Amino acid sequence: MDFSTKWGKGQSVKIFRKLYIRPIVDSRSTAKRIANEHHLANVDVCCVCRPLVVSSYSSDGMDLTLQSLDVIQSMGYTQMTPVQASTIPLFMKHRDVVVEAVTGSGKTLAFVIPILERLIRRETRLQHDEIGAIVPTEDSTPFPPPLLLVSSEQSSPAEDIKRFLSTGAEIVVGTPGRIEEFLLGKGREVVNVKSLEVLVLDEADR
Ligand SMILES: Nc1ncnc2c1ncn2[C@@H]1O[C@H](COP(=O)(O)OP(=O)(O)OP(=O)(O)O)[C@@H](O)[C@H]1O
Repeated sequence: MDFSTKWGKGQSVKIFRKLYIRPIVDSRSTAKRIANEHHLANVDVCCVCRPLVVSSYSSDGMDLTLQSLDVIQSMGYTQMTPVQASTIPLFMKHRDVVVEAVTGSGKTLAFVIPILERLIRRETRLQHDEIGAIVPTEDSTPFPPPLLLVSSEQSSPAEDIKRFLSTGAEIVVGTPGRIEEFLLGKGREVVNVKSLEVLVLDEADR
């Protein structure tokens, strides 16, 4: 498999078996600009693109567990959107990705699915290369991860920390300032930043 996203000049690029994407890159591209401005080495940059072949979530190489596929199916989705097809394989390879795609293109699930997958694998103690060994039973339905919302409308930083200590949290969602305060401010004494596995900066161009 070739997950290369090095763009040619308007040529289609093979990124995933039958999936070819034709880049539409221009010099104003936000994703490219963010990566360049911050000298992000080893980061995959996915700009607006469209696949020539639409893939399903269960395509070869996606490596999603049956539990994840069940969740996606229960939402009624069968085919990945182009941005999901372009980025989920990269996230599954633990790559750092900067992505730009039009509004409503399905970016949220593009990063939520790999996070969900990570949590499910942790619950089932699966390693990346052990995917073939999974045999889900009724008992192995994923445990819903505790989610903590930190926002100035909902709570104070001290309350965030109190809730974190009482309930725990696998996923923390908040505005950048509040997240920074939670991780590096008052929360510093109780939250181990080194244990942070995934950081998503949504709407990073705003
Ligand atoms: N594979 C799919 N098939 C059909 N609909 C989908 C799929 N994935 C996501 N959607 C739906 O498409 C809509 C837009 O998705 P989403 O909000 O993630 O877009 P977005 O790219 O994050 O937009 P924005 O830039 O405005 O945040 C949502 O209603 C979502 O549920």
